[in-house]
Amino acid sequence: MSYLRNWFPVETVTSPPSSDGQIKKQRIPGSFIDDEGDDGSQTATENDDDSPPAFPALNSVQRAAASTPAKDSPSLAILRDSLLMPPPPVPAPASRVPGGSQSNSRPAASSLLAPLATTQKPAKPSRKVALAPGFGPLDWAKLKSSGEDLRGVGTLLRVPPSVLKLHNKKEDAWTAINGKVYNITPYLPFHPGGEKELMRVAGRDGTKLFSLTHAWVNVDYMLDSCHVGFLVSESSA
Ligand code: HEM
Repeated sequence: MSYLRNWFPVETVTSPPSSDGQIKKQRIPGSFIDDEGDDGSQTATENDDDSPPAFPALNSVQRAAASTPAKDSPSLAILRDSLLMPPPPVPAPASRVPGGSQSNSRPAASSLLAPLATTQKPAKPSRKVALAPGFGPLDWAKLKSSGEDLRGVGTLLRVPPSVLKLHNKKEDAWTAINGKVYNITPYLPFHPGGEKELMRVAGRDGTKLFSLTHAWVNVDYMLDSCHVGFLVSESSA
C-alpha cells in the first residue's frame, strides 16, 4: 500500500497554523487512498520498497521495441521521431472544399447550415393576396383530388405556340411551364399571388416568369390535374 501512495495523488490540505503555532497536514475525507486500510502492523522501515515500478514495465513490448535506452537513465527509453507513427497525409488540393478556409462568405461543406440552393426562397416581403374563403391551398388540394375534370380535354395534346396563344382568356387560360401545358383557369382563384399575376402567363410559355417568381413551387404537383399536353415546336405539331 505504501508504494502505491507514490503513484496516486493523495489529496492533503494545509491547515492554517493552529493555536499552538503548528501547521498540520490533513487528508481530505473521501480521498480514494484509504489510510485506514493499512492495518497499522506495518510501519515505514528501511526495508520498505517505496520506489515506483518502472514505466513501461521492464518486460513490456514497448520497452523491447524501443532502441538503446538513454545513457544516464537505463530505465527510460526516449521515443525518437522514427519510432512514432507518421502524420496523416495532407489532402490533395482538389479534394479541399472551395471557400472552406480561404473565404468567410461560405461555410465549409461539413457545416450544419443549409446547403446553397438555386431554388432558395428570397427574403423579400410577401406579395401574396388575400384569397376568398374556400379558395385556400387545402381547398385546391381537395378539388384536385375530387375527380372533377380540370383539364377540359379528353386526351393529352401536342400544343404548338400558335394554339397556346388562343387560350389567353380568364375563362380559357392555358400556359406552358417546363414544356408542359396546363389549363390554369380552375387554379386562378386559388393562386396565392393573385389572378392578375397568374394571367400574365396565359396563352404563352410562362417558364421564365414562373421560375423568376417562385422556382421552389412544385408546379408539376400543384397543377397535375390541369395537365393538357406538351408544348411542341410549330413545325413538329
Ligand atoms: C402557373 C403556375 C403557378 C403556380 C402553380 C403558382 C403557385 C404559387 C404558389 C403555390 C404560391 C405560394 C408560394 C409560397 O407560399 O411560397 C404562389 C405565390 C405567388 N405567385 Fe404564383 N404560381 C404560378 C404562376 C405564377 C406566375 C406566372 C406569376 C407571375 C408573376 C406568379 C406570381 C406569384 C406571386 C407574386 C406570388 C406571391 C409570392 C410571395 O410574395 O410570397 N405565380 N404562386
